[in-house]
Amino acid sequence: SRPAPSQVVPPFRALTPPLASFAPPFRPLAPPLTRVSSPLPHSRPSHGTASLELADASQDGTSAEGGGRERRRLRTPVSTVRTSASLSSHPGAGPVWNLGRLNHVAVAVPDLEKARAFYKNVLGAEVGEPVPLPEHGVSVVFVNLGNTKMELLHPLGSDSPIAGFLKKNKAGGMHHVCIEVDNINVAVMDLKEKKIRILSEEAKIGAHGKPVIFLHPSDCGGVLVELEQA
Ligand SMILES: C[C@@H](C(=O)O)C(=O)SCCNC(=O)CCNC(=O)[C@H](O)C(C)(C)COP(=O)(O)OP(=O)(O)OC[C@H]1O[C@@H](n2cnc3c(N)ncnc32)[C@H](O)[C@@H]1OP(=O)(O)O
Repeated sequence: SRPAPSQVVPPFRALTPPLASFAPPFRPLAPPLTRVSSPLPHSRPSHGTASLELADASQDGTSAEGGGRERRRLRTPVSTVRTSASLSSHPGAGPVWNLGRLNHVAVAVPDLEKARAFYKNVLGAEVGEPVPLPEHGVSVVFVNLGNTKMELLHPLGSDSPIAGFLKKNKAGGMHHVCIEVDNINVAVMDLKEKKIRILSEEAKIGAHGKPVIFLHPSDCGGVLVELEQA
């Protein structure tokens, strides 16, 4: 007796590999949903701005790592899924940068030791030692939360940028959020073009030894935003 047709059909096997096999070899800092700038054209030399800005980024010694990552990323297969037709419909196409993880939430505190003791003894958190950062006009204590950190901030020196904040908020309060970016130089150029005020002439080395910039709270929905090179 012949088997029923359903029995002779071999088990279904997809002809095309799962989409994930086309994924680029690097691990992006965040899902592509957070893309904040138009994609680069597939053929970079024809796009003067992109080439120039990437060259700038790679020349900046403070973020050599970030510049390298950007160049690697541009060579990934991701760009092959964008047709030149779709790209040419983006007249403002420019270099790409991506937001990454929340690095920390910073809280300005009037008494650093008291705040440190609260997180350590009352909440049972893992807290670091106070670290003076004269370049930033603050002393900081990091509280490790596993998936992110809190940064306790206390003014240091006579012209601390958080002095005004603590004057208005005597008990202290949430001061800023710090989000990682994969290329801070490209982010700076892009945000300047978008008329977002950056609160320093150039990136400074932040609490983790990496370049950081701050964005004016009035341009960010009332939240002071720090971007840190991942
Ligand atoms: C070590 C490093 C790291 O983590 O790596 C750090 O954290 S350093 C952390 C400390 N460094 C920084 O914060 C650097 C960037 N910050 C700054 O440049 C400054 O703090 C400003 C954000 C420009 C604020 O300066 P200042 O208080 O003197 O100005 P201001 O009183 O005129 O404020 C201008 C407007 O911004 C608002 N404003 C001020 N500070 C704010 C804050 N933290 N969050 C949200 N809004 C804020 C004010 O209410 C005001 O709004 P209205 O106009 O509506 O009244």
